Amino acid sequence: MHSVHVIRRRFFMVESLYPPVPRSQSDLRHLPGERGLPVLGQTLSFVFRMDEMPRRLWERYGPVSRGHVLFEPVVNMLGPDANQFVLADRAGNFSAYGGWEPIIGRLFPRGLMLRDGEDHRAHRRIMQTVFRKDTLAEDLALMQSVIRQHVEAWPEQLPFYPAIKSLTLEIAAAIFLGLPLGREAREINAAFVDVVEASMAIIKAPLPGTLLRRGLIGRRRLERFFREHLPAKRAAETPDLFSRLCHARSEDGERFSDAEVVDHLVFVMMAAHDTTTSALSSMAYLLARHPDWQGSLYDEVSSVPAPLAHEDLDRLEQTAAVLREALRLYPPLPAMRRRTLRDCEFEGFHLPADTPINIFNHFTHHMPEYWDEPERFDPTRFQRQEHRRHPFQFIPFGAGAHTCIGLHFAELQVKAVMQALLRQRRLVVEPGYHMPCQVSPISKPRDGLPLQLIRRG
Ligand code: HEM
Repeated sequence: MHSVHVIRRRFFMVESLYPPVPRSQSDLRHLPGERGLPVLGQTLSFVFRMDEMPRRLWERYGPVSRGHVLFEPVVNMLGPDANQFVLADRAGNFSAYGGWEPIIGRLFPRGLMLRDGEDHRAHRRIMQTVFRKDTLAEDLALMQSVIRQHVEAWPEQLPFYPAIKSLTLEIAAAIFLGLPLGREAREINAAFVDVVEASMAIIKAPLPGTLLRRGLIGRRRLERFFREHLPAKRAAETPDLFSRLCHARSEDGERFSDAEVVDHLVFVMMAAHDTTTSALSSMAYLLARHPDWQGSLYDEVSSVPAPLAHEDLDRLEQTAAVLREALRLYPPLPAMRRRTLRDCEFEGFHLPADTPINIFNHFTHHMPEYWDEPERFDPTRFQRQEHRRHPFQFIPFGAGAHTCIGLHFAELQVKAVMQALLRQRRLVVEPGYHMPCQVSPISKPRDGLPLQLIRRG
């Protein structure tokens, strides 16, 4: 007979399996590299110059170098071979939990990305039920009614980023929570902003006035919101993720606890709307800068009936190519983290157990070694299969066991927004405008992206 505790551990792998990650004591002196500034190490470049820092390391030290980021010794691993070694992880050398926990563990505890092994697979299986193709087809109609209301109400001039962020948050709420956000929308949006910004907080103590403190207050606001709706979701089954998490049962009949449901929702809602907001903003910017491409996409989205039907999605090929090029140039998640579970070796470099590892997809997406004129906007490179020179040179959605669970949902949403937007409006930026980009933790325009959305006659 299993005790309840053992059953819960087998299926849900409760918290006790996740002790706090100790600060790494790895000795990395045998690796090339630099510690950086006293105390801070490379933290400032990691937080503020993720677009430049990896290139400098690559030129000075090659694909593997030691460093010191956010008060820990780390190994920075660069290039597609390193991406493959770490993300495909055929030998089971790496922990996602150990990598992400020191950065976002207090803000997104027990989110899917912070789980490993069988525990991760079990939770992922349950979540995947809402990302099946037939479920996504049902989502499309609901999504488009939310999109229509927002796009029609937008003025002809606006900061695009906040407008698209409140749209994607509302879509995520309608689909994953089965709830309208109503009057609470602004507050919930602000709470998510604070939680995400806090993930790159340099001061890791929640002192008054710090980013981390604001983030933790935001997290508590989100928890309160989800907990208020829990009883109703437990009482009735609906097709959304919130309800599915409330009613999912293990083989042994165990359910997720309230805390587990809330932890998953906070993470998925952030992962779903912040990343898609980033992708849609960079895409809108690139289309405004390249009216020829905007014209081609206008023709394409006008050639399929609106509202968009699931079977027409694959016809939007040029829209998909522009999305890919936007994700290449401005990957919403510019870097990923892991931690070595055991000693291992990459290209002759010894990586000791318990070492935090950074890999940089932003860097790989801009490598002239793999891309022709990498800084140039050219969606045709995907038609020429340029992204296939190495299987791990283009990884906006990650790869391996933690590959983004929402990648099809993201594409669906981008196509639906682009169809509604481009059919009604022409996107224009001031002559000579270049979007100032904050690369990490999630790529976004620093100035909110001022756009003109001129109504088509
Ligand atoms: C353009 C949009 C998106 C991008 C670029 C993106 C990017 C990523 C990346 C790079 C990872 C892997 C992180 C790692 O391996 O450490 C990831 C994981 C994840 N994403 Fe996304 N994402 C997007 C949209 C979404 C959406 C729409 C959802 C939800 C509906 C979502 C939910 C998740 C979840 C739950 C994980 C963790 C998966 C796991 O650990 O098994 N993402 N995403």
